[in-house]
Amino acid sequence: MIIEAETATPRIREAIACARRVVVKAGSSSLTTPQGTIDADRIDALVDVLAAAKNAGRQIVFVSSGAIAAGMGPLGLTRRPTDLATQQAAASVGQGLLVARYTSSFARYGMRVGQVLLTADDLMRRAHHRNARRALEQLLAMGIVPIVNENDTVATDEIRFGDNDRLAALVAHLVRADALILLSDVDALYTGDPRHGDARRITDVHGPDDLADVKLGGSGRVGTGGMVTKVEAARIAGGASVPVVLTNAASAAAALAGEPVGTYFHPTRAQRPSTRLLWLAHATTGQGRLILDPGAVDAVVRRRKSLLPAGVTGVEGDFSAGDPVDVVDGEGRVVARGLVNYDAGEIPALMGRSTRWLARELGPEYQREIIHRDDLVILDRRGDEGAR
Ligand SMILES: Nc1ncnc2c1ncn2[C@@H]1O[C@H](COP(=O)(O)OP(=O)(O)O)[C@@H](O)[C@H]1O
Ligand SMILES: N[C@@H](CCC(=O)OP(=O)(O)O)C(=O)O
Repeated sequence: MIIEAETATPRIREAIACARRVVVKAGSSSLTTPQGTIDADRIDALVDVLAAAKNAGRQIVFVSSGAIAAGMGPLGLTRRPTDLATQQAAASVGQGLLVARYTSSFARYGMRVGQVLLTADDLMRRAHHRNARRALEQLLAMGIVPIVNENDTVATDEIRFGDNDRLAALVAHLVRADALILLSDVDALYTGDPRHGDARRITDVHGPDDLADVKLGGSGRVGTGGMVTKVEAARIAGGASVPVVLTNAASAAAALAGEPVGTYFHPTRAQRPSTRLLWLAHATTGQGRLILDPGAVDAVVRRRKSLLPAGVTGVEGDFSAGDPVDVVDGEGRVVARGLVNYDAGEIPALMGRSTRWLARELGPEYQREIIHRDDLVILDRRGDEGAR
């Protein structure tokens, strides 16, 4: 980690300056007023920057939060709703207003926008994310600026991103972006929440260990997730070899030019991981848990074997075949996540049995593994996808 020093010589960030395809994400606080209306001036200022980047030959995917915040004023709400139904209603009203505003703001430059609303499910299921990628690629090929948000009006509490930071990181991976710019109301990551006392700007982050002593606080009045979800997003993107800059909207042009503003999260991996495993690790939540004996943990985690019924000692949750489930050790630590081949109700009868015994007693269809190795992602202590 590098903390701002007055003597340091600032250098242009080549990877950002040369990035051709860039995902830019702006938080609610950068786009709306505290009264719960759209901040037209700030939107125009940001669109000025994005349009200039596009005119310079770059492709921009814009992930815009603010639907819920922009719906507050029109619905007479004085604070961000906390219940799902009112959030859905506010998002429904606010999203339409936001996109109308982007449409007219980009029209000043003769540019068109296309609304793309994604659910976590769209990013979780393989066929769906291929579909989302195709739509985004086609919009970019046609010179249209995709305006992406979570589809809050149909999102449920169980399966929802809630913040757009992780969504933006997954979209960056989805479209194979060269860079991700996260714009917030704070100009950088600091050693602690700058609203509370003395904190210093962090200019560079090289990996999760750099952040061990950083205090990540909660969000502002209209945002969600605070710094925690931004750092998480940077970790996901970095693990997918996408460099990230975190700064405020006023510094968007400088950030896109590669100037040393905000905080630069260096990619932690040179190559992109398989899309399937990245999604399994970061875009899914386990719908249940399988508890393993120590031999099975070793086979799955160290020897990268499929999970067989013989090593399973317990099952929790109500899931169906094909769902993502967490794989935990005897102490309850999540060591992997995978797509399970059986319904939860079938597993107790299989636990502890050899596949040969199961095939003989129950039929050949019971010879299959509980989770095939190709459908398993190993998670390390920090919840990172392990190297495979
Ligand atoms: N270590 C930190 N460094 C910078 N900002 C922090 C830190 N911890 C907490 N914050 C707070 O996080 C807020 C940004 O999060 P959030 O309100 O969710 O933004 P957005 O709406 O842009 O997504 C900032 O206003 C800042 O006060
Ligand atoms: N999808 C939601 C995003 C929620 C939110 O507040 O996100 P953010 O401001 O990025 O922390 C919306 O448009 O209101």
